[in-house]
Amino acid sequence: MGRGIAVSLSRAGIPVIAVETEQKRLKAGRKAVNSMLTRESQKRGLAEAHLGSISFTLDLRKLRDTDLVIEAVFEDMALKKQIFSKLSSVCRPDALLCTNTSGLNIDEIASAASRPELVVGTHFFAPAHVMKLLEVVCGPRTSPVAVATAMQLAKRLEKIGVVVGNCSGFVGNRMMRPYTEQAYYLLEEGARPEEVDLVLEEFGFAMGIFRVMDLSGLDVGWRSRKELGLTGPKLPPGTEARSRGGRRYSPLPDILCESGRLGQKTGRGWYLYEKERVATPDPWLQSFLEDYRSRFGIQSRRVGQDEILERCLYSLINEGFRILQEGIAASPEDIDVIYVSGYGWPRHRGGPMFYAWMVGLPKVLDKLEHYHRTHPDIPNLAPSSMLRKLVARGSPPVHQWRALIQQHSSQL
Ligand SMILES: CCCCCCCCCCCCCC(=O)CC(=O)SCCNC(=O)CCNC(=O)[C@H](O)C(C)(C)COP(=O)(O)OP(=O)(O)OC[C@H]1O[C@@H](n2cnc3c(N)ncnc32)[C@H](O)[C@@H]1OP(=O)(O)O
Ligand SMILES: NC(=O)C1=CN([C@@H]2O[C@H](COP(=O)(O)OP(=O)(O)OC[C@H]3O[C@@H](n4cnc5c(N)ncnc54)[C@H](O)[C@@H]3O)[C@@H](O)[C@H]2O)C=CC1
Repeated sequence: MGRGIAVSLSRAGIPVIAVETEQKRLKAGRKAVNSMLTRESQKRGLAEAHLGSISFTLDLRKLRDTDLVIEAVFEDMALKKQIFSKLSSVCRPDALLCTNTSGLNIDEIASAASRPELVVGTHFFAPAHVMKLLEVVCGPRTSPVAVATAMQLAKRLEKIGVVVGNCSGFVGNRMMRPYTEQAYYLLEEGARPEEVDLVLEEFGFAMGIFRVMDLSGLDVGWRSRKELGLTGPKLPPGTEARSRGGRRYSPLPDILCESGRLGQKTGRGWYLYEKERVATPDPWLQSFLEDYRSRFGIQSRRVGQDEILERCLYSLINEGFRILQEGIAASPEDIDVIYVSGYGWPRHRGGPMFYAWMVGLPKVLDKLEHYHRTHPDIPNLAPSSMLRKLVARGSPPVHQWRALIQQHSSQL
């Protein structure tokens, strides 16, 4: 992510100091950034003089005079806190300290900084030099000045900034979690990654969910699940493979990561990448899934296209209603902007919350009830109380939901 972020800043004429830990990574980073910038100037006709300079270093102390730092190290809380503590001693006291976490607690990261009010989440989307969204994550101690500066940065980068509250995954990735989980369960039950992706791409997504995960890197979600104790060393010994706290769990992505399949970056993930970025179905994965199903006694079945679409989309939408209820997003329109500009959601379908209204909220409710009855061990499928409330009030149009939401407490 750091590379794409550096390119976005440079394109806006902002000088950048890129910091890495080892020479090899620094060299690879420099090469990747330079080739992105070359393509950029060819495509947009940008003269080099209009690009902000980028210098590369292994020395964090070079950041001492910067106005703003964007941290983009691995998704690991202990590491992020270590970096924020170091930044506090190196940087100017008024420097804005941003974190590009995918979903870690901003307030806990801020606790390691000497001025937590100047810590703000700036969540970019992959590929960071292309995707238009910037989620600006506001922790309980983040100051209005820090939020306003991050929003101003979004503008300067020609991105769309959306302010969101602090919870695991914020808005976008929190809704992605039930969506990706349904996709794993569909594989367990008999579907193939390319079948799921085809349905989502025919719906209009720029990329199906398995291609998106391969693009982002499967290790991001893996690190997050390890942080949450769902897998890895924090998992209590004797935990059932396919259950966590009585809820259904799929270890499929963990197994892929453990075997080094991290997506595009390792040449294999849910797909095989023999030619850079070209995803081809992998026969290995097909036989791995067959073995997996027989190991756990799962009867494979033909999963229909409607079921794939409904389980993936309605679980994502259902989480959107919970987010509104908790005041993590300011409005349904904000959620829609996040999905259209950050996750390749088809623009002509208006975003997930608008789409839910178009489909008909009673239908979404009915389908969620049906799937929850069929899968009672997946609590995410239980319809949210906000959805029930909207249906009970006659499914008002999206712009009227705000009035109902304001009765709840907002984090923003
Ligand atoms: C606590 C968190 C819990 C999370 C649980 C859920 C886990 C889910 C996993 C998510 C992990 C976390 C990631 C995250 O935080 C948030 C994300 O970033 S999710 C990813 C969001 N991104 C998308 O959904 C991308 C959707 N796709 C698109 O919008 C388009 O397909 C794309 C823009 C990629 C390509 O557009 P297209 O017109 O087809 O291509 P072009 O050929 O014109 O290319 C434009 C530009 O993009 C570069 N590019 C294209 N494909 C790729 C690729 N596969 N990988 C990298 N880059 C790609 C291409 O090179 C061009 O760049 P230039 O430099 O301009 O040449
Ligand atoms: N991959 C994605 O699609 C997205 C990732 N993010 C977030 O961005 C962050 C980085 O993720 P990725 O780019 O996928 O990881 P990555 O593994 O590609 O890159 C992480 C980089 O951080 C460097 N690093 C590690 N420790 C460091 C230190 N002490 N000082 C300087 N550099 C250090 C590593 O050398 C590596 O180059 C994570 O927090 C992730 O959640 C956010 C949005 C999207």
